[in-house]
Amino acid sequence: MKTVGLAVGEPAPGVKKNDPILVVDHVTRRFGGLVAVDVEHLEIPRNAITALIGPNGAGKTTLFNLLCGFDKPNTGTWSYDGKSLAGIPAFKVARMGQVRTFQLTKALSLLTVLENMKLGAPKQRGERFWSSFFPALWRPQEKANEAKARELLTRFKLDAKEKDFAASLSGGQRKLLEMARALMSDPNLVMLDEPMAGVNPALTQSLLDHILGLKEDGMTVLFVEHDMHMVRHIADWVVVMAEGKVVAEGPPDTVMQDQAVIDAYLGSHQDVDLGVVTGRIAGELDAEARELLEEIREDEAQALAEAEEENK
Ligand SMILES: Nc1ncnc2c1ncn2[C@@H]1O[C@H](COP(=O)(O)OP(=O)(O)OP(=O)(O)O)[C@@H](O)[C@H]1O
Repeated sequence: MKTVGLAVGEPAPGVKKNDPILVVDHVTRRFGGLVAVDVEHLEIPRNAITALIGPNGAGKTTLFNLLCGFDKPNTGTWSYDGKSLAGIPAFKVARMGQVRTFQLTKALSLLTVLENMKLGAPKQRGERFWSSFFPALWRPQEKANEAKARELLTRFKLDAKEKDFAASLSGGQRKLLEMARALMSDPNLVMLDEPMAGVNPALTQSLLDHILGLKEDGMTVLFVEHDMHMVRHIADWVVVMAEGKVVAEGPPDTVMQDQAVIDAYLGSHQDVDLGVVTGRIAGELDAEARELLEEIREDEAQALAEAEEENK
């Protein structure tokens, strides 16, 4: 079910949100002479699913890294839940309830699925110097983490694989593990890095359902994705970047009709299906895309009707 009524006023770059969880102001990041990110103002709505899209090199990953403390901007301020995040390292940002998924690196692939999960737990008492001398202090924590890991693995249908090396998982199962691991720290905001990359169609629906499930559980989701089908299908709000700037934002249906979005994609992203991206080019929308568009319109109309009913 789509969430509507997120912005105050008409959708436009930098538009205010009714209840923002992340607020970005004048954030820039340069690499030598290249301005990779130059965002004037951006608000991410709470308890909704926001997609960050844009052509290759638009600055999406760089902005993502800045927001979760993995990189430092040259200028600007940004806050999460009203608290400034400038200068706060990633592990502290995670403790504040904002986590991001990580692609399974080579090293992590050589750990078992359960070990990967345990790495996602917030405080590892056993790792603290003094408490490591007192197993009684960390064993209960270890047990609790393990129980939580198993619960999440069951939810993500990976429980039968807990002893397997992560390297043996399929692309889709890895994505599920990345998501499950992020949930070990009970986050409020989950940032997903290309959740659909390398996922075969058999697992697509399950992944989409899990992402929608995060919203149902009260979390906020922000993700970077190239798969426009997925963006249309599950995003409540879409932010479009090009050349470091936010060039458009709004509900998926509106934003993909926007001239700035069409220009951004026509400029440097020839490989995407423009019919699907813009919904404009007659004859290029395949049957599946048309069906999806219809579904989204119905979802939005229903959500709008319900919101109006509630406001009466
Ligand atoms: N560490 C770095 N050093 C130098 N240039 C960088 C670095 N990281 C990113 N860039 C440059 O910054 C620009 C933005 O890159 P970024 O990876 O954020 O784009 P993106 O929108 O995520 O692209 P893609 O969709 O291809 O992943 C690109 O021109 C890229 O080459």
